[in-house]
Formats: sequence, C-alpha cells, structure tokens
Amino acid sequence: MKSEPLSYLSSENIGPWEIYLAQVDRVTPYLGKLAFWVEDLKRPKRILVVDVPIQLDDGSVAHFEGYRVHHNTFRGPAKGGVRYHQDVTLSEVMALAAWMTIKNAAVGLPYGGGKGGVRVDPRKLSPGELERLTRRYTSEIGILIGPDKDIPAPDLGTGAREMAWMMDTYSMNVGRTAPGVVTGKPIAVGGSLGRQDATGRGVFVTAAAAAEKMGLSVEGSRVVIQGFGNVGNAAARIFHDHGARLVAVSDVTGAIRNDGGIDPYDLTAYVRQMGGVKGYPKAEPIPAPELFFTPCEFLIPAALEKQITEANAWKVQCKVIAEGANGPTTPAADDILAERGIVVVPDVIANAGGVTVSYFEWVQDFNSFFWTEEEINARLERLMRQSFEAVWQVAQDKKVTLRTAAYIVAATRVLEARAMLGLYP
Ligand SMILES: NC(=O)C1=CN([C@@H]2O[C@H](COP(=O)(O)OP(=O)(O)OC[C@H]3O[C@@H](n4cnc5c(N)ncnc54)[C@H](OP(=O)(O)O)[C@@H]3O)[C@@H](O)[C@H]2O)C=CC1
Ligand SMILES: O=C(O)CCC(=O)C(=O)O
Repeated sequence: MKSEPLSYLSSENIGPWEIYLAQVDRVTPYLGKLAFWVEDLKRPKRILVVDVPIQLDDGSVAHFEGYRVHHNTFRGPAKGGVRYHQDVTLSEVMALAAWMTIKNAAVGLPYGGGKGGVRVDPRKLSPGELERLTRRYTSEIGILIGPDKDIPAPDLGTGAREMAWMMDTYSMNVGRTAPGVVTGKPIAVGGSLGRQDATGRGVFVTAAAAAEKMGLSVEGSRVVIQGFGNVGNAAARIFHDHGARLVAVSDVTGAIRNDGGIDPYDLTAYVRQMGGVKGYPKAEPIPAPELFFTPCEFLIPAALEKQITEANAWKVQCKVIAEGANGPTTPAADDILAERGIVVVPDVIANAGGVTVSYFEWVQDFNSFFWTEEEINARLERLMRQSFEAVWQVAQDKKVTLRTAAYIVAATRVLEARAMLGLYP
C-alpha cells in the first residue's frame, strides 16, 4: 500500500509520535499478511484541536490549547486519559493515543485508543480556574466523547477531581447522569475501588512477573522511581509492601537517594506538606540526571516520555526497567538496553493496570453494580499476569524484545479486527 507521509509532521522533529512510528516499523516484519493494513496504525482516525478560554481569578481571560485524538476504534470505543502539562503538543497526544490502541489490544480490552490534553501548567492555576478549564475543555470535546464513543480518564496532571468535573459537565450537556463517560472518578460518583493505585499495581505485577522469569526476588530488591505522582507513588508503596527497598526517587522539585531505603509512606506525608521530594530530611539530594545511574534491580520511569535515551542508556544500573510512564524509552535506547541484557517491560503492558481498572469501572457503571476492592485487585492481577505471560512467550519464540513482542500481540489483534471490517469500512 503506497501512502504519502502525514504533512503536518516535520521529519526533524523526532518526538513521541516518531518514536511510536519507529516501534510500528519494528513490528511490521512480524505481521505476515496483516502488514497489508499496517498504514492504519500509522494514522490517527480523527483529531480535534480546541480553544479553551477561561476567566482567571483576577478577571482577565486566558486561552489554552486543548486536544482530543482518536487514534483507532476498530476494537471498540476510543479510550485514554487527559494530560494537563505546559509542554503538551498535538503530536505528543497523537502518540499517547496510539500507545492506548496498542495497550488496550495488548491486554485484550474491548477498546480502541484515544488521548487528550491541554497545554497548561496546572500548578499555576487555582482550583477554581482548573475547574473552569476542565468544564470548558469537556464541553469543547463534547462532540467526540461519550460512554460508547470515547471515554477519557486521568493522566499526568489530572486525577479523580478533574474526572468528576468532566462527568458533571458532560451529564449537564446531555441532560442525564452519565457516569460511563469518564473513568478514574471519585467513588462517590461512580468510580471504582482500586483505580487510584491500579497503574502502580500493574507496574508491580508485571515487574514481579519479569523478575520471576529471571530468577530475581522482589523481596530485598532495590527500586528507583522517577516521578512520585499517581503511578510512581503507588508503585513505590506496593514494592515497599512486598519487601523491596526504595533507594532513590525524583519529582519536578529534585531527586533524593538513601541506599538504606526510603519509606514511601513517610515520604508521601512529607510531599503533601512540602509540595515535593526536595529537602526530604531522611535522604541525600542527588542531581536529577543521576537518578537513573543509581544501582538497583528495578528502575521505574513514571513521569514523561524520552527519559531513557542513547545518551544515558549505557549507564543505567538495573536489571529490569518497568515503564510506568508512556514512551519513556527511545528506540535507540531500547537497542542499547537489549544489548546490555537489561529487560524492559514496555509501557503498553507495564502501565496497563490503570486502563484495565478503568474498564472494570466502566462495566460497573453500566451495571450500577460495584465490586469489592479484593475482587478488582484479583481480576487486575490475573489479567496483567496472563497478558505478560503471552508477551513473554512471543518474545521467547521470536527472539525479540518484550516491546516488539507486545506490539506483535497487539497489532495482530487490531489488524485482525481491521481485516474483518472489509475493504471499504
Ligand atoms: N495516571 C494513570 O492512570 C496512568 C499514567 N500513565 C503515565 O504515567 C506517567 C505519570 O503519570 P501520573 O503518575 O498519572 O502523573 P502525575 O501528574 O500524578 O505525577 C507525575 C509525576 O511525575 C513528576 N515529574 C514530572 N516531570 C518530571 C521530570 N521531568 N522529572 C522527574 N519527575 C517529573 C511529577 O512531579 P511534581 O509532582 O513535582 O509535579 C509527579 O511526581 C505519565 O507518563 C502517564 O502518561 C500511564 C498509565 C496510566
Ligand atoms: O484509564 C484509562 O482509561 C487510560 C489511562 C491512560 O491514559 C494510560 O494508560 O496512559
């Protein structure tokens, strides 16, 4: 199939979208006849760019740029989070949406892939301004979202509070209570038990599954985490609860290290009070770029894309990288890590726990019948372990990395669905 490249991308701008395209190129030789359809994976289905004007607390008006991208809907409605960050770009949201397509297929959820974002530093807005921003953004993307069309959820910079505002705004606009339009909501408005920690729990489950294959013990192991937000914090606590030692951690304010171990519960209380890990009295400050060079068994990037690159992959001192973040490792770094025998549990499996419990939340909302936390965690663990096992087997059989194996599993599922839809859907 011959197609022109997308016109709105500069070949010099190697960002998350180009990383995603390189990952698709790597899987294409393994797709057999399904490779005929591979161009479908390389193009978002639809893109919406919106202006989000809000009144600030001082009475002035500010405009923010917002996005919602549907990458693919062959296997079900679009599904994926909403990011608030000052550096969000359209091409980043395109990549994040595409990774959702791959992720949802890799763990077998009945969803396509979508993602949204607003180019804003949420730390600079008051709660009132954030609420107005979220409500206006929700109204603007209202033409794309809906319980059977596209279901947003939290991502970096957003959480349960923003999801409640989104649900309320959408519900007001359609004239009925629509809990199924977003997931990751507070429990009081139809959220699911277990969603808060689900992504970090999935990171733990898949990292532990990889360790088991490698003969590594979680108990007594050392863990390094970049990012101490929803994902990094939950992963830190769950590793700690299983006998691992958090030896270094960072957030925007800085990086800290204590080889004797950092108690994540105590650090959480400190961060709540002080706004970041900087200055934590029971650890030493280290330069942020050195975080990745701290000797450990498990390294968990849980912040942004493109953190492990060809510049630092040579010096990473761990046995397993479990990608809590989306897109933290570049393809060139993947090659270096593979050569060094470092196992990378890729984002599309490692951080799929969040969307998995989002799926459980969506199902519970439709049925208005809610499960216990034990049921949810057990189902999550089972599904994550099964998905990891399938990907591990493909990696062994085809002698490829876990990332390429995950893409083989996922792309096959997406393109089999595509082939079923006929030539001219
Ligand atoms: N939330 C979810 O359910 C899911 C999230 N993910 C991915 O996980 C990653 C983290 O998301 P989430 O935890 O929700 O986001 P949060 O906003 O809750 O937390 C992000 C954390 O990363 C820190 N951070 C941001 N930039 C840097 C940096 N340059 N260096 C070090 N730390 C940094 C933030 O620091 P500070 O607090 O100081 O701002 C914060 O601690 C993202 O890549 C997201 O896409 C993936 C799957 C699901
Ligand atoms: O819970 C969800 O629907 C999506 C979470 C998300 O944005 C992600 O997995 O990257």
